[in-house]
Amino acid sequence: MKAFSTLNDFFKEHKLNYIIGIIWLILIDGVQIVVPQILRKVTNLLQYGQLTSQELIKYIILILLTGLAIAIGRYFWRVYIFGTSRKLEYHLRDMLFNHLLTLSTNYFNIHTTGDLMAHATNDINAVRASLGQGIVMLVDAIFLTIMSIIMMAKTTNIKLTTITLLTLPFITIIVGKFGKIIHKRFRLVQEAFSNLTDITRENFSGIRVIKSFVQEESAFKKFTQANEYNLNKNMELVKVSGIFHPLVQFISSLSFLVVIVYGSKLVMLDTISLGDFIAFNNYLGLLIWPMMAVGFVINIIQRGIASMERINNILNEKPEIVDFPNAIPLAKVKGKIEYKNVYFKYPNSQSYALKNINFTVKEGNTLAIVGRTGSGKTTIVNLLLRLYDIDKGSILLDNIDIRNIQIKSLRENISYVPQDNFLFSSTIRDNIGFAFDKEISEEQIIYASKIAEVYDDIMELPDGFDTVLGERGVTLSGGQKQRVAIARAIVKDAPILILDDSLSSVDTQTEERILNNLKNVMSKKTTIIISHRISTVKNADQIIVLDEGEIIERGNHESLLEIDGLYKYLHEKQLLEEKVYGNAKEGQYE
Ligand SMILES: Nc1ncnc2c1ncn2[C@@H]1O[C@H](COP(=O)(O)OP(=O)(O)OP(=O)(O)O)[C@@H](O)[C@H]1O
Repeated sequence: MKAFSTLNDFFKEHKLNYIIGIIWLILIDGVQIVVPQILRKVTNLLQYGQLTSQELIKYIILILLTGLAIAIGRYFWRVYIFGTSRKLEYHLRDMLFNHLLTLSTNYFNIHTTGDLMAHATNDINAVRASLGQGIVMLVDAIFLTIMSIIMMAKTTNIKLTTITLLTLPFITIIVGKFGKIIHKRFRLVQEAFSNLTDITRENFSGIRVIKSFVQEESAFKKFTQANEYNLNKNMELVKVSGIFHPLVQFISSLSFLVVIVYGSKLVMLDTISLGDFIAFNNYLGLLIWPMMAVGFVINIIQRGIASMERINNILNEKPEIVDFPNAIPLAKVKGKIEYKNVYFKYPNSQSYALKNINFTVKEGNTLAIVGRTGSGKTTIVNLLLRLYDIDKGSILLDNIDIRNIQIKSLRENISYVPQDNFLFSSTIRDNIGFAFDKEISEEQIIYASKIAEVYDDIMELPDGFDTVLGERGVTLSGGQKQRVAIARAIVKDAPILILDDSLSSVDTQTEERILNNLKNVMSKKTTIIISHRISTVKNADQIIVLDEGEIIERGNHESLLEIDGLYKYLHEKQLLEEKVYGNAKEGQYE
């Protein structure tokens, strides 16, 4: 139960709703207890021929009123208890999502999206069930049981009550045992179905690859396997729940059998009246549900606690990258960047991704980073953004160690075009204006998309800037995505601009046009350009060449060509490739 203390604030705010809901529930339990009493009266009057039409009307009205009261009461306890548990689900999901947003990049390297989705759905549902259905079952189990048993013993016969009650705990035991098995199998069904969904989604996302490799048959085989697994898991669930319900019914009917055999004997001996007998049967009917509820409630609450503990583990997870106590906010930086003896190892890695990195980029200058794949280029900018913290050395921005700058203001000062050009499934307008909470002006969007050379492409789309991207929208080409991502960074207009391999999917002519357009933008900013292509970086003020995490060459285009090193080799290789293959990138085939 301690696990739920995370929700104390919620309980404080909503306790009145729970209290009102529970009061309604107890009131309805009370009204339900009255119904057998009415039946007892009517039967007794009938048995002794004393039921006048006036009396009959009175009891009919009474039964109607109790039915109405039960219906109204059910509505209210449902709204108050289930409604509050839905609010709790909303609150918890918000809390979890908000907390996940604060966690550092590394957390998402370790935990898969599937895992996080399972916490956000299955675990939260289990917590909601325990604090919704769980509460209802607990209240019913306590009140309906106590009230029914008291009424049975007090108004009918203690001996009959005792004998009948001996069979009822079996229902609780069976529900408890089967509940566990059913839940286990239900989880397997959920897993099998989510696996089937994943396979289906992946097959349709990769339909072009499947078709071009003529792998339809093997894709179908894999799908059928997963589909069959899903069917088997469902069959296992059906079998166990198929036994469960009849078994509970069977035991309940055994209880009724006891009542019929022993109860009718008592009626014949005149120890109890026929009305008592009818009322007793009704109380027994009322008792079946709370007996089942006792079995369910233990499982539901146990599951809720286990899920809450899993959620608490995430909520207790501290972000690795946080503001240092004396970190200061920066308004607008000038843009001088300095790396001093920087060493860095990724959290799960044994070897250094960067070793002894030293460079200075003056305010308004451009630094280019080139190097083979995996040499550490992206890692350099990851560190400037403080997506990871360095192990040794220091990184300074305007002569201040970035660990002494508040992360929010550090990142606000950087316009970043990441390598994967991720775009959200919303409109192009929303994607370009992503850095701002409010909508940006049409002029700003047009200006940025023109600089990024994507304006004409967007205008050809059916809804222009309002074209929706993503699964339910338009799919942009790799080069178009890159250019929308560049426009997004231009609109942000931060003093530092980082382009991480952001022109790799555009042809060299478009690249040249973009770089030309960017000249004006870049003249007022400090820029870091990462690229495999020498054509992208040749105009930079300073170029560093990385190899296996170390700077092996530095200078400008001309001075680097004088050294017989990696830069010159890459340059010559690319010139040769261009001559041989021509310019076979996006643009020519679009
Ligand atoms: N999250 C991570 N955890 C562990 N190792 C990583 C992680 N990200 C990158 N690396 C490793 O760090 C090294 C440098 O990677 P980085 O992405 O900086 O290279 P890069 O020069 O930008 O490569 P590319 O040109 O292919 O983008 C590589 O060996 C890579 O495998």
